[in-house]
Amino acid sequence: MYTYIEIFVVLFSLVFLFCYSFHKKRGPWNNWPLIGVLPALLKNHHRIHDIIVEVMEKGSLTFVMKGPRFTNMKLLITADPANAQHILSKNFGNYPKGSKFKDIVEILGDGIFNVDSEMWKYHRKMAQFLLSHPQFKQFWVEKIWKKIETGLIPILDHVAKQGLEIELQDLFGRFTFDTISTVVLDYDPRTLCFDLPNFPVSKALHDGEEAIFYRHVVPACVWKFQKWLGIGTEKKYREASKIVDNFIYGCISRKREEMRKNSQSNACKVGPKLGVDLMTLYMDEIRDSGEIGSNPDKFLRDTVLSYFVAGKETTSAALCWFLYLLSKNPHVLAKIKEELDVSMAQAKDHHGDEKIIWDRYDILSRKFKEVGDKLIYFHAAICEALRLYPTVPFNAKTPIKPDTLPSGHKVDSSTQIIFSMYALGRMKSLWGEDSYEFKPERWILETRKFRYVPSYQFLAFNSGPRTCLGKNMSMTIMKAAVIAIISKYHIQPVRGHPIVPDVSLILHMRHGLKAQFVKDKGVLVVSNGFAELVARAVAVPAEPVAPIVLAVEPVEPVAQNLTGPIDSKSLPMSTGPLDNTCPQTPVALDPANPMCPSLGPPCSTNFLSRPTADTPSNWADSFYRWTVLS
Ligand code: HEM
Repeated sequence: MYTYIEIFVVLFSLVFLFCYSFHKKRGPWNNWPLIGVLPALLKNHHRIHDIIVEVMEKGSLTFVMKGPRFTNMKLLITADPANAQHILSKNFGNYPKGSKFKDIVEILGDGIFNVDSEMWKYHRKMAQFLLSHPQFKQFWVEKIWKKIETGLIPILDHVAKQGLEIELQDLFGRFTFDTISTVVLDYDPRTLCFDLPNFPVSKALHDGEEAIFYRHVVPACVWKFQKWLGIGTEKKYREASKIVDNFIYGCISRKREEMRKNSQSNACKVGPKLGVDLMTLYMDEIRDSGEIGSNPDKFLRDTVLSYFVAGKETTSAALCWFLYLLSKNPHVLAKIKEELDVSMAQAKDHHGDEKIIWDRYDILSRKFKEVGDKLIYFHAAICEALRLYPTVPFNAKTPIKPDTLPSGHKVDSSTQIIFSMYALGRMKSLWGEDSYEFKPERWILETRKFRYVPSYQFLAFNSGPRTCLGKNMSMTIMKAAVIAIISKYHIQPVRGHPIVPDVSLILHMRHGLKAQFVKDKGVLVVSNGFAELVARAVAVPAEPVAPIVLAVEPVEPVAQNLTGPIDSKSLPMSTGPLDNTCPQTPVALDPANPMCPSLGPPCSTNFLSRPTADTPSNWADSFYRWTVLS
């Protein structure tokens, strides 16, 4: 906590100085910058991302703030796709990471994130080759599913059974940490288990991230002095580096030992059909390479650490935001489930596997490769979440030579250019008047194909030659985890728990995401007087003998309409005396009633309940959860 206060004080002192000497004739804060902006900033410091959005919506997609005269500093904040394309692609050579960046993220050594020129080209070529290596792909797909089955699901089952609240940001952090560690190092630290143990490396990575953010926002002389004194975040940074080093060098020597034993026993370490972790592939590849310097272990350490930093927090934060958005948008959740059901049915037909009734989770865990790519709406929903909550919210660049941006702004080596990916994803001028709404439909063409949006407009995975290399892997991790979760549970965020984006390198939720999980049998969405019962494809009895009793309770009001065409196969369904004033009252549904076909197998269709004379008027815009009681 102390660190955050420290960061904010420094950040806002800087902003104060910027505003103080802000040029009066430019930018959105022309008048009275000191009193006009500072009070608002101080009052809303926790909303810095949204403030940038607001400023840009009122002015233009780029604005400049000048530092005090003696500093010669210039900060250019932009969410202009033309600027992004120019800097990240067209004039890429003029915008390297540079030595200042390397100093700031020194914990990463000479990994792919830090280096430029020939060293970066070497890293990039190698990473592209190895990340798409078929044996590595086989390895990581299997490991992801294994972690879900043996780590995530048992914990969620337990939480659901006991009716406990759980903090999802922490849980997903553990999930991605174990997963990335396993696929990169072939070592599972098992932080995702029932007693949720503290793992020093996880904390060290978090401290490192915090210190890097701190170094980004204070003048170099300040953090360098702190480093010299060994205090504050710098002290934590130094300790974090040591912990991370011990961990990774330990994994490297373990792997070397394993490979040595394998070669002695003539065992083939990368068997023709076996999957293999990334570090083994790297070790194999760099054995005879002269391009990695004299210390191959240092090269390996910097390389694998970069994968941790690249993949762990980004993916877990994205998962968190996505599930949060789904819990707030049950109609989107319903459509994703429907799409899964269709893919499931197709996969079943394809295999003629009629005797077995798979549920979504079963079939997708076994046939993910076949159906994964067909899930266009699901993919669109994840992109939509990353548009609104890009987990890397900022990117900073400085030109080597003076340049003029497409927006007309002149920049030189004293200009710090900041892309706000957060603002870029929300600009009405780019995404339309409904830019703040979570609408996966905007990513889908009328032909039902995925709509192409240039990467310099959707910057979540960066753009140009330094585009993220882990997009495919992170998408698979997210899809697999989400399928497993939504197929089995209904997620209910804890009421009143504040959800605010944090101001840090990664767009975490400042207070995490507290939620409860209920074993999901279906979701009843009531909107504008129509109730949509989204039945899950569970193995229901073929001949139901007794009435099934549903407990219906309001989950949370949602203000939205059911959009899109109503499924022509939908049938009216009698819901019985649903009592909205006494929501806990169980509702009896009679399976013998032909109006209630959802109880026959396999119930994977959506059913509609049209309002009757008895329908309470306040049904509209409510969202009900139902669970099968008997
Ligand atoms: C939702 C998840 C992810 C997001 C939003 C994301 C986003 C990004 C962004 C914005 C960059 C550019 C960073 C910069 O230039 O400073 C980047 C680079 C990179 N990402 Fe990802 N990433 C994700 C997951 C992953 C995963 C799982 C991996 C692999 C394990 C990965 C590997 C990389 C690598 C190697 C680079 C460096 C590319 C280069 O500099 O040439 N990412 N990512």
